[in-house]
Parts: sequence; C-alpha cells; structure tokens
Amino acid sequence: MRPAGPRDPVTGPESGPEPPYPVRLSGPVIKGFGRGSKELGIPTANIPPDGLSQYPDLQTGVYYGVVALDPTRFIYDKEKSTAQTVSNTAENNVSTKTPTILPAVLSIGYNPFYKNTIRSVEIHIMPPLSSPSPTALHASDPATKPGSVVFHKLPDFYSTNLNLLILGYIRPEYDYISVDALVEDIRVDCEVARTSLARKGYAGYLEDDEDVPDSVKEQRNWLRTF
Ligand SMILES: Cc1cc2nc3c(=O)[nH]c(=O)nc-3n(C[C@H](O)[C@H](O)[C@H](O)COP(=O)(O)O)c2cc1C
Ligand SMILES: Nc1ncnc2c1ncn2[C@@H]1O[C@H](COP(=O)(O)OP(=O)(O)O)[C@@H](O)[C@H]1O
Ligand SMILES: [Mg+2]
Repeated sequence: MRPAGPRDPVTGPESGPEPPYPVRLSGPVIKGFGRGSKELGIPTANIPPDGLSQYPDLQTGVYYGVVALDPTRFIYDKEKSTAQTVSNTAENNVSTKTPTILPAVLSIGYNPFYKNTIRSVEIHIMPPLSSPSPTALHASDPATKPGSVVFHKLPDFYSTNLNLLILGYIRPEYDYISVDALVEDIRVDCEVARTSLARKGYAGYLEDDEDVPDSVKEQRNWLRTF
C-alpha cells in the first residue's frame, strides 16, 4: 500500500541521467487492458515488455523520460500543440517530418492495484514543457483540485512505432485504497516528471540544443530513428 506522506517534487541527479539511464525501449503501441482511459481518465500507450530483457536489473516502478512516435503514422506539431494521425498506406511510408520529442511518465510492472499477472510497460505522453501542464494545481484557481484535472489526450495511435528513453526513476508501484488515490499519485508523477525534465541536465533530450555532449545528441538521434 502507498505509504502516507508528502512526495518529493523532483527526482534523479541534477546534472542529468546517470547509468543505467538512458534506458532505450521501442515497440509498436499495443492494446492493454482498456483501463487507462476508461477507468482512470489517463491514456497510456502500452508497448511490448520484450526490450526489458536487455536490462535485467531494471526494477518495476514509475519512471520519467522522453518519447518519439514514427512520423509516417503520427505527427505532433509543437508550435500549434496539435496532433495528426496518418493512415498506414504504402505511399505514406516515407516521411520528411522530424519526429517531435515529448515528455513522458511511465510505469513498468504488474499494476498492484489491478493485480496483473503479466508485466506491462505503459507510457503516458505529456504536452511539451513549453505548454501549460494540465496536471498542475494552481492555488489561485479553485477549479484546479485533485480529481478535477483532465490528463493529456491525443488521437489514438495504436500500432504506431514508439521509441522511449527512460531518464530517471520516480517511485515503486503501489496498491491504493481507491481509484482516486491512484489517479492522484499519477497526477503527482506527471508533475514530478515535468519538474525533473525541466532541469538543464535533461534539456538536451527534449530540445535540439547543439550545446550538449555528443552522447546526448546520439541518444536524441536514436530516439528519432524509425
Ligand atoms: C505514471 C504512472 C504510474 C502508475 N502507477 C501505478 C501504481 O503505482 N500502481 C498501479 O497499480 N498501477 C499504476 N499505474 C498503472 C495504471 O494502473 C495503468 O496505467 C492502468 O491500469 C491502465 O492500464 P491499461 O493500459 O492496461 O489499460 C501507473 C501508470 C502510470 C502511467
Ligand atoms: N497522452 C497519451 N499518452 C499515451 N497514449 C495516448 C495518449 N492520448 C491518447 N493515447 C492513445 O490511447 C491509447 C491508450 O489508452 P488506454 O486506455 O491506456 O488503452 P489500452 O488499455 O489499450 O492501453 C494509446 O494506445 C494511444 O493510442
Ligand atoms: Mg494503456
């Protein structure tokens, strides 16, 4: 059960990811148990857990990172904050678009609240850090309170290839006393992820900053390779 008490607002080293991060996972977006959007109001793109065999020491838990989606199937316009799906036809199989990199929060494990028997990798994609966070609570706005936030929703992109770089660990997966308690902890995860990724040591993974080590550029290039 989740321990009582406040949460750290930020996690991971200030200077940027340290080994074993970044952890690279890829795969087509597959169907999950259909609970994310319907029961929690939090859509999660599930990818096969197969790639985890490369990281036998990676524990189950909640993580933050960055994702890109195959631009022949899904295009996200950062300037306009709009997303568009592309039908899967042969002539669409070449894209001149550069994949947009977006911040993400994810869980790896057995969802103790639902007692799954198979391990899943579930990624909630958030808006760019330059856009307002839908999961932030504002003391000055009484409309923003736990339970009233609307999580980020994109058009469905099932079967689209997704590349993910996990950059840091947030917490273990827990069981909860209620769905509301689970949703509120995931809301806080989104905020912890955004605050953690907004630090200078992580900026090069999200932005086309040239003033970063070649190793960061190489990770960014991998993320955009489909
Ligand atoms: C950031 C994040 C944190 C999560 N933390 C937990 C958790 O602590 N315990 C749990 O049972 N499930 C956790 N989940 C998983 C949700 O229960 C899961 O996304 C939901 O069951 C939807 O599953 P589905 O994709 O199979 O429909 C988390 C999901 C996300 C995205
Ligand atoms: N912000 C988002 N992050 C991740 N997936 C999203 C998002 N918005 C919409 N989706 C879509 O919603 C689907 C997941 O919904 P979910 O309710 O978790 O179903 P499932 O149980 O099949 O994973 C994803 O596969 C994706 O196509
Ligand atoms: Mg899901």
